[in-house]
Amino acid sequence: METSMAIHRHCIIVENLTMAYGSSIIQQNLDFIVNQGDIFIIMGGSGCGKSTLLRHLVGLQKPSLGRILYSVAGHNKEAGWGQSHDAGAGKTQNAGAGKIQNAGAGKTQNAGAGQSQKADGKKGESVSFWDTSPDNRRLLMKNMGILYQSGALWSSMTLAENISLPLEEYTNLGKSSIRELASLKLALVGLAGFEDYYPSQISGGMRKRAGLARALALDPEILFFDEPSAGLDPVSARLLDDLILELRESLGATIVVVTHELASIFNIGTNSVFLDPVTKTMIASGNPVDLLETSDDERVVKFLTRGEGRQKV
Ligand SMILES: Nc1ncnc2c1ncn2[C@@H]1O[C@H](COP(=O)(O)OP(=O)(O)OP(=O)(O)O)[C@@H](O)[C@H]1O
Repeated sequence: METSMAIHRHCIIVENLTMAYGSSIIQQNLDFIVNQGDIFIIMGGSGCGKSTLLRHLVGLQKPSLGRILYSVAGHNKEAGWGQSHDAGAGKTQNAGAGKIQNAGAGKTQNAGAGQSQKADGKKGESVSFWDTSPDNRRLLMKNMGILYQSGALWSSMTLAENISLPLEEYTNLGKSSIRELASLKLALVGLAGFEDYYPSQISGGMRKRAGLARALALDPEILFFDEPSAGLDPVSARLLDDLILELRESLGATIVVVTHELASIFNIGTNSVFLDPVTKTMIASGNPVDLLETSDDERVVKFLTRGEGRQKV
C-alpha cells in the first residue's frame, strides 16, 4: 500500500535489507520507500527491531545484506549527483544532534549511485549510503537531523550554546550570526526567549523541543525521531505531534519516526512499515489509518487496536 500523499520523489529507498547483530538476524527482506514529505512511522511490538532500523537509516549501522539509497534534493543539486558520483563535498559532517558518528563499517564498494524508478515514472538517481564515497556519506549525514529520546542535550551548556555547537563546527558563521540562528531555531520549536536556560531548568517536553531545535540547526532535509512521545504526558506528546506536523509543512522536511504510541501513529503518520519479531520481516506498510481499516493481518489489526480487534458492526 502506498502513502496517501501525492508526493512523487523518493527520499529513502530500502532494498532487500537484512539487519543483524553478529549471527543473530533481527529483520530481513525489508523493502520500502520513504517519499519526500512523508511522516513515515516505523512500528511493531517491543524488540522487533525498530531502533535497529533507525540506526541503519541514519548510517550508524551497516546492512548485513541489501542497501539503503538516498535522494536528497538540495544536496543532489549542490553535489552534482545525477551527473557525477563524486560529490566533492569537503568537510561537511553530522547534522543535528551532535551524536552521529560514521559507523565506519568498512569497505566502500563499486559505483555508489543507483538507478531507481521514481513514482512519477522517470528514472532518478539515488546514492547508496555504504557504496558511495566517505565524502558523500558525510554529506548525507549532514542532511539528517536526529532527535534522540532524551533530547541528548549537554547539561553544562545553555540551550543557545547547545544549538550553536553544530553551527560552530560545520559552518563559517560568526558568533553573532550563530546566536541569531540559535534563537531562530528555538523560536521555531516554541522556545523563543529560552536561549540562556540550562536543560535542567526546563521541562522534559521543552528539552525534547530544544533537542529538536538542535537537530534543525543545519537545515536537514530528513528528520529522524526516536520515540518522541516517550516520557511525555499526553498533552505534551500531542503538542510535539503538532510541532512535527508544522515542521513538515513549513520546512518541507521528510520525517521518520520510531514509535508505538497509537495516538501519534494515527495523528501524524502518512506512511509506515510494520515489523514483526516472529517472522523477522515486515508484514505491512502504508498509511496507518488505511492499515487499520483494511489490513487482513491479525497481528497488524491487533497492534493498531490495542489488542481489541476491529469492532464488528
Ligand atoms: N547492540 C546490540 N547487540 C546485540 N543485540 C542487540 C543490540 N541492540 C539491540 N539488539 C537486539 O536486537 C533486537 C531488536 O532491538 P531494537 O532495540 O532494535 O528493538 P525495538 O523494536 O526498537 O524495541 P523497543 O520497542 O523495545 O525499543 C532485540 O532483540 C535486541 O535485544
